[in-house]
Amino acid sequence: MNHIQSLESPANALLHHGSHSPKLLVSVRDVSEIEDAIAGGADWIDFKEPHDGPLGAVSSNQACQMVRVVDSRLPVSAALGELIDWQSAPSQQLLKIPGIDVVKLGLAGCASLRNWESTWQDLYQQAADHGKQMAAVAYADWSRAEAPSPDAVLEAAIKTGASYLLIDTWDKRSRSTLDCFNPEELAGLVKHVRSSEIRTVLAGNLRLADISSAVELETDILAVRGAACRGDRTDTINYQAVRAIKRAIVSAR
Ligand SMILES: O=C[C@H](O)COP(=O)(O)O
Repeated sequence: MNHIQSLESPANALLHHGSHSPKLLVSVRDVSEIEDAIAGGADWIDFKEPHDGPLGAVSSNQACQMVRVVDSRLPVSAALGELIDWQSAPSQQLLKIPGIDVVKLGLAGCASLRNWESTWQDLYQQAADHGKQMAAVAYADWSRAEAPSPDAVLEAAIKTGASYLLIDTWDKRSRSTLDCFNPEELAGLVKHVRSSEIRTVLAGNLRLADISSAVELETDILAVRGAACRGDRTDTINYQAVRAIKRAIVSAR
């Protein structure tokens, strides 16, 4: 276990209860969506602007308000965008906001960059300096995203000591993560992550009908945005949609 994982944090406390049922993370874009997500059964709140790509960041003003509304009831993570944009990204401000426990940054466009690993490690250090845990992001459609392969991201996550590995889709228009892998391949990846003492977060266009297959993979967290909305992922979070997903998780145990 790395030093960041060993810290007592709301995120760690949530996952230390010995249950095999994955926790439900719901991505919200502003304060107006938080109560619906929590009332529907979210175990974890994620800050993300769905209009700005798969890992679009909310503004720091929004994030401060959102942290106040969550008010330590649940662990909080925040999307910070993509590593290739990091040097000039306004989302750097989110690292300074107390109440955000975990941050995640995508690696789209990094496959051909020689130094992505060292830049990513610098970011990891910055996050750790601000008391945040880091989620490495493996894109299920990595070739389309021109991102490093999930195996390469996992290797970097192990070396760096990342606390979580999020498996997500870069292209939100079509395939789910479950469509991007063959089932054995995905199960093998999840097993490898788990054996590396990194927590797994499974996301990527997961629909209600995907939940029972997703639960079988025994990840720590299932993460959704689109399936928790009234319409598509840019629409608003809907309490009933969140509740249906939560029920599907519980009944799939
Ligand atoms: O962190 C996970 C994402 O918010 C999942 O978004 P999605 O369900 O729209 O693919």
